[in-house]
Amino acid sequence: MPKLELLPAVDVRDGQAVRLVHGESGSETSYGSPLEAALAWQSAGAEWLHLVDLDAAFGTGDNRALIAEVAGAMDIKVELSGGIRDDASLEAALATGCRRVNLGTAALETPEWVAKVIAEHGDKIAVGLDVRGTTLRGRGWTRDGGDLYETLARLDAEGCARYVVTDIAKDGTLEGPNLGLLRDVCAVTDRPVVASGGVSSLDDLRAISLLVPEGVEGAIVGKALYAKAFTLEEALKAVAA
Ligand SMILES: O=C(O)c1ccccc1N[C@@H]1O[C@H](COP(=O)(O)O)[C@@H](O)[C@H]1O
Repeated sequence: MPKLELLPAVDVRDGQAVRLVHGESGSETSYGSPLEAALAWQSAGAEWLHLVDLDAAFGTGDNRALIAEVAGAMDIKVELSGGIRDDASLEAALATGCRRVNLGTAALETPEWVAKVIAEHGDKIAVGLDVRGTTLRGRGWTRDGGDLYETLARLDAEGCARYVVTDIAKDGTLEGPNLGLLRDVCAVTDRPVVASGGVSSLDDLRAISLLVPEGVEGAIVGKALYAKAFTLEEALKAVAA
């Protein structure tokens, strides 16, 4: 059985690595230099980095140059998200050398464009399904964007390669992942799913690992690493077993 991939997160706001609670603007805790954080996860053995431009996601500017610097400094695979909503932002994101991009708002607001870039770029495109209950949220998770399962069916039909599923109610809370949501999503798609939101312990990661046969491919880990609930080395060991 393949092991669960771990994607430590570096979310960037106003030039700093931050964590939010429920993705709410203003709830930031700052953790300093994004480059230092990313290099630390790489040194600890990460194979992936989940790198987010939060200002671009919220529409409060962007950290494009810094994001490009961080992505360019990585020897590991980078998943890049936040504010990738048109040809120019997609081109800039792919030019960083990232392995894939994660589209959120665009999948809700400009579905024709998303279908086009899925057809053009294949598995370089993932879609972030950021949900409250079963309602998708876009524009920094501030606006409703339709039903999770209807959107998922449409994206599946368009050939979307992968989904990053975030339970907003869990994100940044250290309350544990929404395993039911992950199972429900895996039950209706054959595409790999990356779990996001709520991881608080090594047991949470072990519980997500048990969903690998159902289609969960990876887990994003943010707050738990920054809060030192466990180290990345411990996490990688926990999912290797
Ligand atoms: O990761 C967060 O904490 C987060 C909080 C609020 C908004 C977005 C957040 N993260 C990432 O941003 C993309 C969506 O960006 P966009 O809608 O495409 O501009 C989302 O998939 C998360 O990866």
